[in-house]
Amino acid sequence: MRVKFSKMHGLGNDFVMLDGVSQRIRLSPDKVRRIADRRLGIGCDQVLLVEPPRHPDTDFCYRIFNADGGEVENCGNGARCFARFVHERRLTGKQHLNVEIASGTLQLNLMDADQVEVNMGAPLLEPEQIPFRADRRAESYPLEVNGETFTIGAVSMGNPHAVLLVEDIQLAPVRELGPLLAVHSRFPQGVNVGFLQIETPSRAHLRVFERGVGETRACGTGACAAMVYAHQRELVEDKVDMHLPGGALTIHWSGPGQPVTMKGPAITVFHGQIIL
Ligand SMILES: N[C@H](CCC[C@H](N)C(=O)O)C(=O)O
Repeated sequence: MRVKFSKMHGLGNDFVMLDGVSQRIRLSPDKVRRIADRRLGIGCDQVLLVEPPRHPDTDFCYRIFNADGGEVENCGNGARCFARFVHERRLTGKQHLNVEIASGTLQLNLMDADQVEVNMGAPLLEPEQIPFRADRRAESYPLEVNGETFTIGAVSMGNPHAVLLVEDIQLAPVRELGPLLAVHSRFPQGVNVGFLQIETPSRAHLRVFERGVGETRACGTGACAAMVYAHQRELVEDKVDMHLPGGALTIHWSGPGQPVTMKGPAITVFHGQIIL
């Protein structure tokens, strides 16, 4: 079966976008892995699927699959590309979109040029919501890895995130610690691992070892989760420029119960067809 796709990225976090509105698409973990394979397929961090809305008050359904084939709850960089994609494919003419994801809904606002703003909803901080095994909710948690204890934040943006503060982002132990933490037993559904350096209360640097992928050039939900953790520790203001290896996102959050908003680019690289 030939399926049309668009190859897109948000700050180098790259995606294969599939239009499941105009085409009938059935994905399996094996098909996702093949699409994402950078030698046998197209190659991407995530495969993103646009589907018709399931509820009258939403415009589309947005499904996210990591390169390892697993379906997950949210993808921030992908949400910005989603907004651009549905416009380019003329699936909608609306500037403001209400999109259903596994963990709720996102509000997407297609702005000028290549900028898209996303209301990512309120972060979830109770351990059982993340999910994270802890006796009670805390600002940060001790976590033992191979006999060494680290201090982490634990935040859900619909998907789980662990955040560690580092002095120098260039020296962050992403490759050594990322894979160990991503499958830590206290995160029963796995976790995305962010390494965060605060430069000033409005400027920070972040690298993310993503669940189901590995280190990516950017992680939208990771940027939101890191900002929430730093804000709770009163290390940053309500607006932060979060610098990732692929570029910067602007994140706003004013405190518990409030939504996190994220603004950044969404780029289309090429269109094609794949045989599924
Ligand atoms: N790896 C993530 C999904 C993609 C998140 C990231 N690409 C973003 O932009 O938010 C997870 O397993 O929860």
